[in-house]
Amino acid sequence: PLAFDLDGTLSRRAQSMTASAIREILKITQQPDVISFAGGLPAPELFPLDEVRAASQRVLDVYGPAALQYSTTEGHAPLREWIGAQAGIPARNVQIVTGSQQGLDLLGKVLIDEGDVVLVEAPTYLGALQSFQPYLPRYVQVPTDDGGIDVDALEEVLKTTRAKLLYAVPNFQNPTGRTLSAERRRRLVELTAQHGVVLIEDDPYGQLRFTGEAAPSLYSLGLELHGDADRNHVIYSSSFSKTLVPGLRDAWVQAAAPIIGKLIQAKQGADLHTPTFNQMIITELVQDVLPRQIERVRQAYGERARLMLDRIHADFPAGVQTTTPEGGMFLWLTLPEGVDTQALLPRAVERKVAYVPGSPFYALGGGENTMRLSYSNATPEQITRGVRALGDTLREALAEA
Ligand SMILES: Cc1ncc(COP(=O)(O)O)c(CN[C@@H](CCCC(=O)O)C(=O)O)c1O
Repeated sequence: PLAFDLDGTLSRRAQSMTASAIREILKITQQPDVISFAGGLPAPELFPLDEVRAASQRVLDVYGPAALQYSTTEGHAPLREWIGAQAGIPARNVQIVTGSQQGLDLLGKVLIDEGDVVLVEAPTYLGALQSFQPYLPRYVQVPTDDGGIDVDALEEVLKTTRAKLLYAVPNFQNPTGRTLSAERRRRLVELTAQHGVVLIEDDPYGQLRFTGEAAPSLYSLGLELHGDADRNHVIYSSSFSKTLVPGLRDAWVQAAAPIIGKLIQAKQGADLHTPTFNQMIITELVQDVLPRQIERVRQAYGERARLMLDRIHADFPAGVQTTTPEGGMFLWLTLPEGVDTQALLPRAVERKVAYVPGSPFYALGGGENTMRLSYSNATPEQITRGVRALGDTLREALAEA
């Protein structure tokens, strides 16, 4: 039989793909005695387990077999209606997706042609880079500072670069924890509108503010600018993963009808529809469980963030800079030049603590001396112990640098 060169059969898209650093590290952190500051996992001990159990039973009682049958690609109508009502837009501008990660993949599929310029923050969510990569974009990094996207620098970039879309995480950004000011949001929406650049606002953490004042979403500013949902150049993506539970893989996209129409066709080819049963359970929870759950999570993450920052200031060697999040799950460390956080990870894991090295969050490389810490999936006791272990690891590395 002919020896079949399987590697040779891989498409150029497939050859462009790489593994997710977060997903790969999750395997390391499965070791029970490792304290993980790596994956942006919600605190499992806060999951509304009893409410999900009761909701699941109610769904089966009310819908019977229909809860386990194929359902529409658009998504469970009552859930789309509820999301639309929250956003002040028609349900037909809302598409349910199987995790906002699928939303990013489908948006890449319907918006990006090979060679299109995709503007991303430096650093940005590596999962977005992973979703967009197979559509073979040309990434251009938008300069950022401690206030997030530098809109003056963006204006300069847009004068010389013809871009297809800009991907932004304005609230409690992944990986830095930074939040874009109201003023910069207005400029960002206006600039992208002027230059015909689609603006993707990825906002899974927007509800998880634990200090400071909320700023309007880019999507709502786009609605004001354009007058209605079908002329909005801003696409909004969010999820129930961080406010309820991630394992049911329920999320949504808000966009103008032409884009929603193509997302539906792309989703038909991807998974037909988001699991019927999961959507119905989430729909049962959004009315009364969701508001209570958001409060619980905000409270817990605010405490854990403050504790982690206190312990960093107490136990870390000098020369380490950290961001100060107002919400969400992450903070971002910048270490002295010369420290390689990728090389350092095995030594941290030996001391039973894990983090995500920063360089995979840069579309065009760099950031070797940075790392992302998540405080959401560690108890206060683990945060205290893990930060001390990480401080010892860094001190050792700096003594050698
Ligand atoms: C900005 C942003 N956009 C989309 C997602 C994906 O969330 P979904 O659960 O798919 O709704 C995420 C979730 N990212 C987490 C979770 C990844 C979990 C994992 O890969 O296991 C992280 O950065 O660690 C995100 O931060």
